[in-house]
Amino acid sequence: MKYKSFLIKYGEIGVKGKNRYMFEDALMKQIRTALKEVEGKFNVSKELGRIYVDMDGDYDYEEAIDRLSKVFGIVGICPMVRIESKDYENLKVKVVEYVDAVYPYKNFTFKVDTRRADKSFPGTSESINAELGEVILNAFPEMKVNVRKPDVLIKVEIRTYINIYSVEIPGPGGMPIGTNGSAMLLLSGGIDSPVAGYMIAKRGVRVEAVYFHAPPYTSERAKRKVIELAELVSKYSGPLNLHIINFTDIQLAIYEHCPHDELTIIMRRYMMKIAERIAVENGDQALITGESIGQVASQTIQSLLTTDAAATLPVFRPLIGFDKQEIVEISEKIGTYETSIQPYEDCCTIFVAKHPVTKPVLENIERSEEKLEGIIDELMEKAMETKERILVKA
Ligand SMILES: Nc1ncnc2c1ncn2[C@@H]1O[C@H](COP(=O)(O)OP(=O)(O)OP(=O)(O)O)[C@@H](O)[C@H]1O
Repeated sequence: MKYKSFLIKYGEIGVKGKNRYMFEDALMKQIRTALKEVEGKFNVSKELGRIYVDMDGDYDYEEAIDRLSKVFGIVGICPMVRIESKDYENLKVKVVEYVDAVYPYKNFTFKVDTRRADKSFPGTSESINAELGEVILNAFPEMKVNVRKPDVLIKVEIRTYINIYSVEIPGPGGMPIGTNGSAMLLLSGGIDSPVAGYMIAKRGVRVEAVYFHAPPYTSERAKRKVIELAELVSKYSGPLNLHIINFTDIQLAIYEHCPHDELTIIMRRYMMKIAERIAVENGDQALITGESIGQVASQTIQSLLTTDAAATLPVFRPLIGFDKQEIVEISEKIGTYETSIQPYEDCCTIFVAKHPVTKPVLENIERSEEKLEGIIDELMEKAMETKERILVKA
């Protein structure tokens, strides 16, 4: 059966009271953006406590569901039939037609669950449940009622119009993008940072990303991989700006002037500083990284504190308490894993010491960085000038 409408269910948390309309409007905007990429004509509208998507003519069902199931804020997508007439006899006919069209095999148990929001409609919810149940049983005697644990719950909502639905396809949950500010993701080609970006975007934060490459030490294909990862994240976050910075000269300077066991941490601190500059230019309120405690030498608590000290914006690390396996599971779920494990070089892994410091002390690191005085400001300026911005969308 080709549905002409979807009922969109959204989470209740944080949407009570005065903020509700803002949440709903932001969600409708994200739904419209997501459906722009789908073949067909869609109309998104709302009614108290409900958002609908109506299709005008033919459309790509699979693609529409796939796009909607990635819109943060949606908890369920219910393909539904809408009846404009409030005639009770007509409703009985339509309910039977609905069951017949949606369920070719009838050997299952069911229950009708009516919500009578329009109190002018005759009867009570219970009496309508009983009558519609009977009509369905008469039409399809092989079906059985089970009020406690039905295989299928047939929902009938009597509002401005009547909605009939029984299937709920899960959405990703979270909050609509744009309801919680914006942040800058430090996106590498690894497994973790795309997952970190996804998790913060899920809270309604608009993300943009920055990638540091080091040509000729890192290749065009490594860069292509990061663009691909940004595209995959944008399936959820919506279109995002990816900034690409040439970091080679800064890395070479650090390599030449600073102790080699501190290379990674000093490099990371300069990445933070540049990421923060771009973030501030664009009005972002935080940075995001894919770090988790103890994963590698540069992610011990001391290292994370030393990295933090390079930035004044707060650094969000949504994976901080996650095991690698847990991160891998999310990356598989959101579809970034296969791309992340492609074996291309990252600038951090090229200039790496055999025995990096695991417990850096901020004063020592700052003292080492003094060796860059006189050259680093200019190198940072030059790096900023290499900035390439790509608008990425899936
Ligand atoms: N080349 C880069 N460009 C932008 N951000 C980077 C880059 N390299 C590292 N980062 C940021 O620093 C974090 C820590 O990097 P590191 O290489 O130590 O960790 P990782 O656990 O391998 O992370 P990932 O899997 O995201 O690469 C990354 O999660 C990312 O946010």
